[in-house]
Amino acid sequence: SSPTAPVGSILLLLILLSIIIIILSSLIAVARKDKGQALPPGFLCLPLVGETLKLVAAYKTEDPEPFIDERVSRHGRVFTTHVFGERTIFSADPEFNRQVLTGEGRSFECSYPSSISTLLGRHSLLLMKGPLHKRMHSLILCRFSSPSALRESLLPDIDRLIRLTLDSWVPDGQEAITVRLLEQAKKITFDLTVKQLLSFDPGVWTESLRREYLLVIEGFFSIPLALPCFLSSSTTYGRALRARNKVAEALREVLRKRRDEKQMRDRSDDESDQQRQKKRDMVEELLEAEAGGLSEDEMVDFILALLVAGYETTSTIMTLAVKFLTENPPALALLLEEHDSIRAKKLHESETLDWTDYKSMPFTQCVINETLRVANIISGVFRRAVTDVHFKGYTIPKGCMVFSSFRAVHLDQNHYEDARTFNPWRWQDKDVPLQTSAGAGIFTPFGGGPRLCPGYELARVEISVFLHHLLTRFRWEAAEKDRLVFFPTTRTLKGYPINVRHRRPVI
Ligand code: HEM
Repeated sequence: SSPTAPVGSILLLLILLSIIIIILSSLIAVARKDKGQALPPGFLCLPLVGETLKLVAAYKTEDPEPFIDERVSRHGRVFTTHVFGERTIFSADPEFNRQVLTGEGRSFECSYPSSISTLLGRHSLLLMKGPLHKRMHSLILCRFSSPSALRESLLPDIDRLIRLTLDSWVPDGQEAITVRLLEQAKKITFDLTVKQLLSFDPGVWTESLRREYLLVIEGFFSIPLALPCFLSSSTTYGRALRARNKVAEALREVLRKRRDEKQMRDRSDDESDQQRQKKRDMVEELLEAEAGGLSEDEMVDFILALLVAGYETTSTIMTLAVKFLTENPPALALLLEEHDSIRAKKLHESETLDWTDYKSMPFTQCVINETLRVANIISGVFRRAVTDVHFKGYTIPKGCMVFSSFRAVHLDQNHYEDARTFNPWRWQDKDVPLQTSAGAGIFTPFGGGPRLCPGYELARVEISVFLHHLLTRFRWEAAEKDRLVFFPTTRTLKGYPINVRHRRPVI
């Protein structure tokens, strides 16, 4: 045998020994740090990898629940694990989740991986803190989830833009076509958000902005390597950073142009200004806030993150609602009845939906709740403890990462009967606190506390209007088998391709 073989084995042994020593010393360090503080029970394992690989493997399947079920039955609903390079307290407990959400800013702070925070920008609402966060959060809440804003300015555009996309689906003379529903839903939600924020209708500009956005979003789940410029375009993160800069520049240009227009208007004392006040978009609101000290960088980050926040979330729920309905014919039939009766009251096909119509869709709300419950794209939120936090005899030390899992609570048999089955009827005759931080905290698809999703009602309206036009105009069936996965986000692998055909001729 070769004389280098024993040398190789000794080297390998030495490397293995060093790894074991590093791991042991880290474990001892962790144990020392925790001495005197009773952490929730759980798994203290390899500090580098921890349970990340197991978690990722579970969430890449259609049924990730056993990962959590096993740990909950072994350790209880609040347990310690080690994921994504850090010791993390995992909570499947509604009471603890509520404590985390409502303790924002006092005992907990939101925390995102550096790839996400760099790409969103440090002034985005998701990373803002303190009084500025409070002010900007209520600005969005007021613009996007108040009944008056939705009724008067948002709903008509939502109705029009959703029709515009659906109109392009089955061209004249063609019986049926195949569309990837997730892709179409994403186009719809992006166009809607651009309209709501910047007042632009869909066109070449919005489409090229969307292409850059896709690159930014891909970068969220990549490794943020700082490479030299000439190498950076070869990595997902580098491409995302470049796309982010392009989007920021495009938004900066819009802001400058609108600022100039505003100044001209202010000088000319235009009579129609009152009219314009009624139809103010987000840019106009921000330009007002600029006078109060908001910088251009803050405005750019703010708009950039808003475009991300409502895009993937709403389009995924639209797609999954259709998937679950397709797999549940009785629910589909009941929903169709609800929407046909709304359409029957209209004089012609092109008549838009109004607020009264939206308010007469009770079963639609059941379908949306149930879709959010069984497959929300936001399966939970990461937070960092900013003080020592006590819960049921345990101490979560300052600085420790916490993951409040909404999904684990939503799929817990103790809170919902037959919890793992899609059953929209379970919501009938239930007075669900829709913004959901209230109550027992067992239904929190939009989070809660100071960071409650400010687009929660806008999202519901968009999904309802989309379902209305899809159901009343088309018939469809799944074009191929598609699989749901939950990592890195909740989605179907193929974007849910469906064969669609007109239900009746459009008048
Ligand atoms: C079905 C659709 C949606 C779901 C499930 C959803 C869910 C959520 C959740 C769970 C949070 C809380 C995150 C946290 O606590 O860290 C959140 C925050 C947020 N959402 Fe939504 N969202 C949806 C649609 C929208 C829409 C349409 C908008 C557009 C305005 C929006 C804008 C935001 C913003 C700006 C935040 C950050 C709030 C803050 O940090 O103060 N979301 N969303």
